[in-house]
Amino acid sequence: MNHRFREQSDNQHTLRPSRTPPGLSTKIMALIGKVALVTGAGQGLGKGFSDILLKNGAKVALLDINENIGENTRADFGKGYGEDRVCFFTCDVASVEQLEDAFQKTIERFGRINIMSNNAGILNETNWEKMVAVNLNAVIRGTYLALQHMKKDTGGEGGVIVNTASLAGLGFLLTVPVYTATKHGVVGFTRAVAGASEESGYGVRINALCPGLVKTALLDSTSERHGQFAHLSHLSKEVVKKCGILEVPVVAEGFLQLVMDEGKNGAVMKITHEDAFQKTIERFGRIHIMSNNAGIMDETNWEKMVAINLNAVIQGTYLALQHMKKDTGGEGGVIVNIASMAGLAPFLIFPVYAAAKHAVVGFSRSVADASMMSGYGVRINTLCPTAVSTPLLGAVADEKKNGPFSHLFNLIGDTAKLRKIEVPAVAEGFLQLVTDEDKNGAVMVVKEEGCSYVDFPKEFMLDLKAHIP
Ligand SMILES: NC(=O)C1=CN([C@@H]2O[C@H](COP(=O)(O)OP(=O)(O)OC[C@H]3O[C@@H](n4cnc5c(N)ncnc54)[C@H](O)[C@@H]3O)[C@@H](O)[C@H]2O)C=CC1
Ligand SMILES: CCCCC/C=C\C=C\C(=O)C/C=C\C/C=C\CCCC(=O)O
Repeated sequence: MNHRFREQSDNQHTLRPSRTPPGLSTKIMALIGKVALVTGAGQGLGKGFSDILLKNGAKVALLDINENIGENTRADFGKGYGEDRVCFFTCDVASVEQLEDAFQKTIERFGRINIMSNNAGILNETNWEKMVAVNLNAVIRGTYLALQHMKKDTGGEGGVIVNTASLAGLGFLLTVPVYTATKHGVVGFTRAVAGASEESGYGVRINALCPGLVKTALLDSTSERHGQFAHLSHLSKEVVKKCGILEVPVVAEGFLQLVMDEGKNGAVMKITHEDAFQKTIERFGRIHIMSNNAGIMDETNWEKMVAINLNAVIQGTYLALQHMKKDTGGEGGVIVNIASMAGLAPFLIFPVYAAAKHAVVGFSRSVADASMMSGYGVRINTLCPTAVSTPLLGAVADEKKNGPFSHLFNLIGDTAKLRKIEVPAVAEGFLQLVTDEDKNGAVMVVKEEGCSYVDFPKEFMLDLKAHIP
């Protein structure tokens, strides 16, 4: 799946252009031992940002107005990363005293602050004054407090601030004009204060993150919080349909980039996954074939692996269907999802990899039948190769990517001993699944002996048609 991280470069509107040439990354910030403060960290994006910071060696102070979810998240992280690396403080970011107090407690606990994520945000067009207080005023206050603690001219160590804005900070959503205003405010403030920090020699970088819609609690029952333009919510739903919904780990990867890349100051990063489809259509006019092929093998970072190997395949399939299906003007087509032999058989050192690939097989077969019965004119097939000679296999011998069953690696001993096939053999199978118009819901295995179709036992079939009157 092509998730896109794009830096917004709009220098003609920048009053004080950054001295850092856009797109030029010079140094990477090491996170081991660094201290981060994340607001709205109990769930959703804040929890995802905290998780990726902890995974990369930082210590994190979690702030949230909701004591219950904040405490639960702290307990989870404490177990996973060590109790000494994480703490939680109840804090309403809209309260000056509570925010100042949380900074103080973080310093008392960890001795310093190097990374600040002003992330807490709400969606409430009815109580819009409160939304401005949380989404904009608290981001400004959090930035100024962080600058005070980090800036080098008064003895700080320097650092980085990432403000969570939104795609709605660059474009607009008709149902949520004040939310849109707060996020435009965050983008404008971040760009200006980043330039000011640089000119002042503070040694603090400040960036903004603009994700499209993300699967979090913020999107629950939005229509109740749309205020006076609730009657236009069908238009927002159109945007949602067109944009698709991002997963938290994908946005967290973009966040991490803004934290670590020392070349980024005043950067505004958009995260969307519609771009690749849109750009392909702009370039070629249409899409007939979609291959959901991107995948990783990392049992240690298994949430990310599930996000890429499964969730993104589902998202890619749904987006491709939207563009291809005949009932809404598409020309029909074919989707080939790349699973693995590990989607059909147990794979002992990589159980989560196997789970994601099994799920790809189940999803593709189900959606293939659904597409056929809906008259979409789109075939969906699955390709299950055995081990192929590509760099992905390096994970088998990489202890860091082996997860809790790395001790079983001795059973294989040496990846060189694995029987592998070559890429062109897999490509032949792929082409068959694309071109054979009779194949829909097919699952093809590619092994040393060649290509064959899986003949699933009839007793494992759900005869849905028998239940449809
Ligand atoms: N979910 C989405 O589609 C998108 C969200 N965003 C932004 O991402 C940020 C995080 O939102 P999500 O994780 O999606 O929402 P969420 O609702 O899942 O999490 C937000 C967290 O912030 C906490 N919070 C709310 N008010 C607070 C306050 N006054 N003080 C301290 N904590 C408070 C909540 O208790 C919650 O734990 C927000 O700024 C939001 O505007 C941006 C683009 C898309
Ligand atoms: C260029 C167009 C901008 C589109 C904005 C895209 C994403 C914004 C995401 C957010 O920040 C999330 C906030 C609000 C979503 C509001 C409404 C969604 C409507 C969902 C529904 O009513 O079902």
